[in-house]
Amino acid sequence: MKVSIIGASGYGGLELIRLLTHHPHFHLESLHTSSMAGVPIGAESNHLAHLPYILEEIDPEKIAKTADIVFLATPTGISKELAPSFHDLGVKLIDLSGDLRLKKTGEYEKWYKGASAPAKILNEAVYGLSEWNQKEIEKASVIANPGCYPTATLLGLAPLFMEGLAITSDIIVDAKSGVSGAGKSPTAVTHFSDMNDNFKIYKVHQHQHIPEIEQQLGEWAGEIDPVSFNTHLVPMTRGIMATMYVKLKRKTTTHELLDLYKTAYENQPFVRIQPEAHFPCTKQVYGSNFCDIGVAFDERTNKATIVSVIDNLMKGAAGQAVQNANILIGADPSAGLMQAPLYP
Ligand SMILES: NC(=O)C1=CN([C@@H]2O[C@H](COP(=O)(O)OP(=O)(O)OC[C@H]3O[C@@H](n4cnc5c(N)ncnc54)[C@H](OP(=O)(O)O)[C@@H]3O)[C@@H](O)[C@H]2O)C=CC1
Ligand SMILES: CC(=O)N[C@@H](CCC(=O)OP(=O)(O)O)C(=O)O
Repeated sequence: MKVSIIGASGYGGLELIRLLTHHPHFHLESLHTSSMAGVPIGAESNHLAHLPYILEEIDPEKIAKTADIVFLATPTGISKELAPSFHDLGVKLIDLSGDLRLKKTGEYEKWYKGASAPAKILNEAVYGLSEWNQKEIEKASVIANPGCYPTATLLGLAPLFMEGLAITSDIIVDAKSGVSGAGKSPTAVTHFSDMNDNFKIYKVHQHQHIPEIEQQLGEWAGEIDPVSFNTHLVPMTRGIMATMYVKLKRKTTTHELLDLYKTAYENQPFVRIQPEAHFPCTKQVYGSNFCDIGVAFDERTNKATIVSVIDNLMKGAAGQAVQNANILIGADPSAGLMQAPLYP
């Protein structure tokens, strides 16, 4: 299978290159840019100096002649413009942006402050939460890859929802991310001297991942109340930790909850449930496609505390995108993705 990457010079695109240049089923056919056509990828990104690729312009007709699958690692707002032409040319699409994820009328406009993608492509798009939507992904022609925070959050909450154990009001998600989650372009917020030795809350009550999380929880539970979700920037390069607090319908034990989580993910190679009284940290998934989850029942509040960690660029973006591409072609979802995390 031949694949191409649009937005190859960005953080998500670079991670896709890392995964796809030695993948057992995909041949990386071409890399595309809106601003640097003709530049070798190794000149733009020195860590890829061993690769022969030259960045090429974005010409959907030309790309469609050689690529079976196109990854859009492009900013929100750009993917919705590019997706329809590739789709019309019969290319399968995996979009890393938020453009194709929100289905309910008016939600995209409200949270992303722009016009949503055309209904035709939006209706085609399947939400690519690999572990929970595999059957739909297998048949998809367009995959809306989940956001980084929603991936950590939804994988952490799913077993409680599937079991019908969660009370669907007053859910709290307290999330933190490394700075690479903000992409390659430096800003006043991500500037080293402002970020180093610092810890920041941002987009309070306004994060664009709130409707994405509520949409999926709503699909699992029917109706849910609005979720309290806030995000923080941590002075580290990669990693997301989502700490979640959920009131339960009945008393339980940590042991019982862990059994529920282990059963829910027993056939999923990338979700690793921690032993009792162990909680994951971001470094244990660094550079990998794993999502590690720790769970405890708080007898005093009748709430479950769930801690879910991922690498934002891997399971939160490129890793899950390749997992979805594997599912799309009927391959083992873990093909080319079982590297151990980088440690220390
Ligand atoms: N970083 C993360 O952890 C995550 C990111 N995402 C999403 O993935 C997508 C990519 O993110 P990320 O790689 O971090 O972002 P970056 O900003 O690092 O890279 C985006 C790339 O898109 C290209 N681009 C910019 N403008 C245009 C345009 N008009 N047309 C085509 N290409 C353009 C740029 O490359 P060039 O100038 O060469 O065209 C740029 O390098 C985004 O939608 C983001 O929201 C999702 C989950 C996690
Ligand atoms: C640290 C940081 O800034 N992270 C970004 C995540 C961006 C992202 O994943 O965007 P979409 O999923 O909407 O495409 C943010 O919070 O907006």
